[in-house]
Amino acid sequence: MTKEEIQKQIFQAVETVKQTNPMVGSITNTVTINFVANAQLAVGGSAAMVYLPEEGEFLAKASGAIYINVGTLLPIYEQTLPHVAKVLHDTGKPWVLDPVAVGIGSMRTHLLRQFKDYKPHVIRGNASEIIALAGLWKLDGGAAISKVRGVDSTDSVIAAKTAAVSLAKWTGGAVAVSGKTDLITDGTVIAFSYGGSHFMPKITGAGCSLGGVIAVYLTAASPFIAALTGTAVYNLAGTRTEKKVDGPGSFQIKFLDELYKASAGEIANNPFEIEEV
Ligand SMILES: Nc1ncnc2c1ncn2[C@@H]1O[C@H](COP(=O)(O)OP(=O)(O)O)[C@@H](O)[C@H]1O
Ligand SMILES: Cc1ncsc1CCOP(=O)(O)O
Ligand SMILES: [Mg+2]
Repeated sequence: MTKEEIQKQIFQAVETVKQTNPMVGSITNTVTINFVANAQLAVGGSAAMVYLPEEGEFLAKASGAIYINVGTLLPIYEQTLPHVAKVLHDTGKPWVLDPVAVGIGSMRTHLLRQFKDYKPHVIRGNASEIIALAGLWKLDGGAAISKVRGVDSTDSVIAAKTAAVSLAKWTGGAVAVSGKTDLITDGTVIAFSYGGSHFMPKITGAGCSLGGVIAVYLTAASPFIAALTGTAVYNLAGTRTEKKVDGPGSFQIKFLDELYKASAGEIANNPFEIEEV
């Protein structure tokens, strides 16, 4: 695919979402659940959050795509997450996995290990999470010992390149590694997406909401295009917001405004580079 073809598909994904208001269900952490829903609404999606197995199954069937984020686990998730992931896999419904804080606790490890066979269409995380998940799934580029610091990364995005490529090859989908420069791959090509703001790691939920927004675009595009489109709108909105605020509090609010205002043409033109794997 040429750069122009990719830009055309990004444009189309953004336009389709703005016109169709696709419903996307989420099972996500209690810290940032409200910000995830607001970001999904700002780009043109419709948000619905649940905790229970039966409700997750309902949303998996009724939504265009699903977002699963393991940030704050509750006992019920031991039933909900494998059940919903199986429904998604069996029905071929696209979904995004955010392996937040992989490495903390046996339940998180057990659940994330199970997801290997359910092959999420997009895996989104910071560099340390991507390296740790590849390690958990025993794929190239993974590390046996997680360097995730709570929910934060201690690795550079480029250090996660091999892990991202091997995860994408395993799932047949795409992987988005976030950081100062974001890396998105489908296992055959790698895109580097530029922009964002130094305030983004200073607010909670930038990564989680990016995952939720990628799920919105996944209703209208391939995993690679959806991951690149979500990342591009985040980088564009982040850059624009930084110019208008003087701290993380106002950044969080104004960032939603910039997500809302970004047009399909502006998102497709946000700077990115492509290289072959
Ligand atoms: N130093 C930075 N400069 C610019 N943008 C950043 C920076 N760090 C993270 N971002 C952006 O913040 C968003 C969330 O990424 P990140 O903070 O890595 O996720 P997480 O919250 O899961 O750790 C992404 O859109 C990413 O591009
Ligand atoms: C702080 C925190 N603790 C558990 S989940 C969570 C939110 C993490 O959000 P993000 O990865 O988007 O910064
Ligand atoms: Mg995160």
